[in-house]
Amino acid sequence: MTESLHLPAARVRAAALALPGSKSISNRTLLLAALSENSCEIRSLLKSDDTDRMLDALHALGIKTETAASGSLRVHGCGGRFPAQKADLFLGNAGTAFRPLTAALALLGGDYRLHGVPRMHQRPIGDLTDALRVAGANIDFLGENGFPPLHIGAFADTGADIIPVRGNVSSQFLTALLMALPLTRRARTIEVQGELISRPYIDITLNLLQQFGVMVAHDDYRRFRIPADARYTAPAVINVEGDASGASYFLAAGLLGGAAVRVCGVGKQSIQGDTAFARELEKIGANVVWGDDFIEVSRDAAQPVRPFDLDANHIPDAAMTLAVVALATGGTCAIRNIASWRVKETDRIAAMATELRKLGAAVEELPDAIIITPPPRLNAGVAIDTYDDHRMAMCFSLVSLLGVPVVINDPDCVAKTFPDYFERFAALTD
Ligand SMILES: O=C(O)C1=C[C@@H](OP(=O)(O)O)[C@@H](O)[C@H](O)C1
Ligand SMILES: C=C(OP(=O)(O)O)C(=O)O
Repeated sequence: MTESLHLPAARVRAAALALPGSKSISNRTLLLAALSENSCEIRSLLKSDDTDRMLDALHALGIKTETAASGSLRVHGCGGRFPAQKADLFLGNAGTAFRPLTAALALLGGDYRLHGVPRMHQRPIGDLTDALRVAGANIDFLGENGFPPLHIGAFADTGADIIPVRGNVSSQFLTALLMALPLTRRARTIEVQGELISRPYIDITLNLLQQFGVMVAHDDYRRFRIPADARYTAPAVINVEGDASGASYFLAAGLLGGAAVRVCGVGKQSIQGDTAFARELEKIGANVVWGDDFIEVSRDAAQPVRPFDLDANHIPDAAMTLAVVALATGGTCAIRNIASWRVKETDRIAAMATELRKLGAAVEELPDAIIITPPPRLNAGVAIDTYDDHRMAMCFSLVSLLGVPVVINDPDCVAKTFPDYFERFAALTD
């Protein structure tokens, strides 16, 4: 275990890098492939803690997989019925494993215990379990009401046609219902109550459902119609796009570091909302080139990085990168409509404010926003705490491109979604 990583002040050398697979697409694909009637070859799957938790869970549920010499993974689907009726599943801090597996297992029924790391037990899930109970799920909280760990028992279909779900805490609850309700084989309507946050993640879900043969129509993201007798049929081969959230650190390096950076594996055809991060960089001074399978960012030396005031609800993960980019703008920057930051790997608004202040920034913390004014000169050699949050570690690495060295404590936390992040970052700089 590395306790801390010292990053010297550095500049970027022009570079192209191949991104690891998208976490969001990898974990959705793994679950849908496991639930399919047939088998499927998954290429460019992310290998990280979050995907390992999903894979371990699927194996414990009786799903068989094989790794091919090419590195791709073949998943043998179970036709919508997991072989194991009883299992104890440790899901780490992977929201994209915990929420969809809770929904799928609750609607299939069995005897399952789902738990995670202590932080996962502080991340809410009550809006999802409320919705699942309307359909007939039997779920008991084993700790605090509305939070993991939980126990899932037999499913007793209530026949409810309408399943209401709140969408203002996490879009993953709606994603989980969209992936799991087809397993009950009935036509149903999911009705989103109130605001729906992080909406582009729903587009990823709908896209993958379609690739696995289930078409879900919706009325402007309010009502989603699950067809009767839906069955998942996997494509023979599915290719996972590069991770657009992981790309944000390198694209920001292209803006800040003095040379063009190209990320390969995502481009203008991407289904990931976090590619919109590149458009935000463009608004504040970046030159962006969009290819079918790459995005490249650079900045003219004479072009300053402009301050911004952004509603970042559509890019909650990549917006953390903008909080560090704010230090290069010389003006006050606001990132708004990000209340969900408070219930992720850590309270990201509080953590971000604390660490930016260590660097000398003036930071105002609001319940759902962060306002950042950079200092005239950044404090050098500051040790950044990362709160077991991969994104805290990755975005603060960018401070080393702003003319000062920085120390990243517990850099290994990047294993959640990007295990070799710091090797890749080092390869990019002089
Ligand atoms: O569905 C997904 O793959 C995700 C949805 C987002 O969560 P919220 O919907 O909780 O904002 C995002 O932050 C997370 O990293 C991945
Ligand atoms: C919020 C995140 O993860 P999770 O999928 O666990 O919600 C994230 O990766 O930034």
